[in-house]
Amino acid sequence: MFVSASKSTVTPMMAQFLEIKSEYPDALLFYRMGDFYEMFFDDAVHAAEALDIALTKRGKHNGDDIPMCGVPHHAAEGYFLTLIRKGFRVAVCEQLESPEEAKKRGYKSVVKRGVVRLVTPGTLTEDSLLNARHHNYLCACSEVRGEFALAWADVSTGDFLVQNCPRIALGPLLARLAPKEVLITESLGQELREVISDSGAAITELSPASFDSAAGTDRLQKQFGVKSLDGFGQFARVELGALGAIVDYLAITQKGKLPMLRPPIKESANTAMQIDAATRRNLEITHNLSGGRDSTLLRTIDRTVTGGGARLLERRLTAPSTNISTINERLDAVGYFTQNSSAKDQARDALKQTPDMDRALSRISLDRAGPRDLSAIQKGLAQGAQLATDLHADELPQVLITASKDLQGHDELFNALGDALIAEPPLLSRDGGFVADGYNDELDESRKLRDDGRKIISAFQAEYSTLTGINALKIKHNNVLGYFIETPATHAQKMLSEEYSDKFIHRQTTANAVRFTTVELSELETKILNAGSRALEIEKQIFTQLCSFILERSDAISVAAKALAEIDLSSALADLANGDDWVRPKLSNDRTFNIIAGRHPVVESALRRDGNHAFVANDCDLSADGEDAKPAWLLTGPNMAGKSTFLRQNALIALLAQMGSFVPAQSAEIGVVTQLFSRVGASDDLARGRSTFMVEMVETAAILNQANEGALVILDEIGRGTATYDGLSIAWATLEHLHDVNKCRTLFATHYHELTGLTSQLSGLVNATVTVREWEGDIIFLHEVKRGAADRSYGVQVAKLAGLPVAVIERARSVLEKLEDGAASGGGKTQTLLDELPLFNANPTPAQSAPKESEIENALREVLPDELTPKDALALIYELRSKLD
Ligand SMILES: Nc1ncnc2c1ncn2[C@@H]1O[C@H](COP(=O)(O)OP(=O)(O)OP(=O)(O)O)[C@@H](O)[C@H]1O
Repeated sequence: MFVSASKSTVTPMMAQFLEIKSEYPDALLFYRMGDFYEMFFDDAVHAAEALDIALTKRGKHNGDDIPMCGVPHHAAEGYFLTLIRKGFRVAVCEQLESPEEAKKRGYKSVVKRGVVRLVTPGTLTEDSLLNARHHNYLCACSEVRGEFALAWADVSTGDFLVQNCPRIALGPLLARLAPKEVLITESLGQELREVISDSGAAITELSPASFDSAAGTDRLQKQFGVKSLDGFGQFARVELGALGAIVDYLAITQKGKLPMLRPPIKESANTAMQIDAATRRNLEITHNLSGGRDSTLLRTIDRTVTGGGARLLERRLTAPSTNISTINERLDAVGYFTQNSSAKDQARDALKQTPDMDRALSRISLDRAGPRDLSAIQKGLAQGAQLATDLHADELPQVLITASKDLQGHDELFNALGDALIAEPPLLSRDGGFVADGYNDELDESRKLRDDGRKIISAFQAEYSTLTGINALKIKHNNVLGYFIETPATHAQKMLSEEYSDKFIHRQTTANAVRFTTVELSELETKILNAGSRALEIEKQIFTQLCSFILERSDAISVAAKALAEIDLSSALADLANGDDWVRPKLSNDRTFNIIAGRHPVVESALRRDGNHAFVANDCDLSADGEDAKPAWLLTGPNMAGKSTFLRQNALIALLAQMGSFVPAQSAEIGVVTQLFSRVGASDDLARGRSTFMVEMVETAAILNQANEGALVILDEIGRGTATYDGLSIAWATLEHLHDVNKCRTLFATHYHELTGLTSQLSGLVNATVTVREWEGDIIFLHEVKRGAADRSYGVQVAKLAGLPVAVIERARSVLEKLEDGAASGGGKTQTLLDELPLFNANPTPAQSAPKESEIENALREVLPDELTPKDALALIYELRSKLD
């Protein structure tokens, strides 16, 4: 219930609050009052609940209590974070003058206030509000006559990109970026709400004017201080609209203080492997199925030691390249470090000490920096220069040559910062104390005066005493005169004589003393009094100068930060490859896919961590070119045998290879995969009101409609969400379509054993199975993938392992036997089965549940040990042994 400011009962302060609030109806207004931010009315009610703080009252409005709550301003950042996470936006309203200044304007004047910043999920820059290892993207989506573009920026690092993409590719792109906030017009918002919400982003609607391409061009030209954008590339109208909306929104939220953005980069849609949202979810690349980050591919392979390196890894892993030379250049860098372990360890040790220059730079550009940000730039550049000198090998790969070049030539900047700053500066510039001694004479003098004021006064006293020969001369201080020289009245005549009157200026005579001042004493006094604030002022000036000095060189600093990230990532991937025995993949432009002894990185590391059995490596050859090629594998095998693991490991190996990493295999030859699809017999999507089966079919449709010859498709138990025959038919038809029409490399796991017969009709299809061994009614998983079809599902045995009651297991066995008999004799009608199977018996007879004796046990039972000769015994052992084979 927000009320207008025009009511007569409104106090001047409340009138001011309501006026400002009316401009920010969608945000919680943090209204600064002294050391607190106060919230009123509905804002207070919502904030108190979200922050779990006390809700109180302050005065009345139109006869009603005004709800109020508040947070101390120094702790505000933590509260911002909680509110942002809970989906709020915050308008930060500061006092723009001091209460004294307000009073000068009139007794009743209210301190001037204004909103200095809107805190939104996509525009955060504070370290405490951001995760150093992940990007924080703000996106804008625009549309011009059916053409779409998505622009994205990370305000905390300055990255700024745009991609022109068809409507259908928006979802996958959003899934890749996982933005925190998406800007959109109201009308487009209606159409895209679902796909945006799927990415987990908050939606912010802006007016169409924000997306106007001509206005966007203007804004971009202003932002980058250029007369034409041609130098950055050729942008379509729809792209300019999206880029312009981001700049406009930043101006709105940062109140005109534009953050540093790098010139926009146009990304083409086909430079990265296309991976849609469902595939990302299913392969658990950056998030697991429950939305967390544990047990994901990213978490498992991340050995980077800097924030920049971790963000680069995330960028590469979410958008693996399709360009062989790019991939090979990256692999060369990883390869260099795998072969030069000491260079790798040295680089990683150095990188551990390197601060996050990207984020420091962004705060400097927004005037939100502290001395530590300046120091971060200094240390980052100095460390970088050292790292570049250490990487001096003659045969450095191109990526590292470029990185090392980008890290050199910053001496002027880091020396200047090094001279100016103390080694461990404080967080805030407010209290000073970060500029090094000896950097600025006036600052040194001010500090000396401030700190040594008393010493200097006593030196003056000694000097005057010697000069006048009056031992009793003292320098004292009171509030009326400030510092003054006092001699006993007995010396009045001498002090007032012509000899001294030029120097000692008479101020006061009392009953016992005469008081004087000198020009130098009053100057010193002013200096002492002002020294503290002067020292602060000089430090602030120096801070501002250093910030401008840095910003003038921001391009070079960003390039250096990227170089550090590149070295971090290459050496981290090399560390992983050396430690976990990964190999360099061979990439080609054909449709090869030949993995020898591949492993699933996440499952393998979990097995190792838990001290379980070793991971069983498996081959996979889906190579699609050539006459005998078998690009499609139909995988059957018992539950729990490792089908899903095998399917996913091959997708992950392709993904890792194309992001420029070594892979968990003995060897891997991969023809570039342009699209990756992975689906598992679906789970419910209740939030969207779709049934299990519906989700499964929507996702399968997406694959069949989109997959081309460059795709790698992984389908796990498609069709399981409906009645057996419907499911089987759909799986059947899907497999045929993939084989005949999509013609892509395919791994298809199923429990429908009927499908194994398809190999006689589909020349590119081969049967494969994950082996198990049956041992006395139990099942042993071997996890080996071999050519051939599984004979059965062993579902009942797996159910036994899961601890289903013995009675249920036995009953299931007898139903299964009848079903199988029925199927074999072409019958299997339910009614016949019902007739043949007596009703479920909760207490099966012991005979039913007792395990059958094996042939060996039977033979042993017949043996009478006392009557055996040694020769017979030996013969018996041979006989029993032969029964095992
Ligand atoms: N190659 C392997 N080496 C060692 N252990 C493995 C291997 N593959 C799978 N496993 C183990 O077996 C478990 C089950 O594997 P997975 O889920 O892939 O089986 P599945 O055949 O897909 O089962 P279901 O048909 O029931 O979905 C895994 O969690 C893992 O612990």
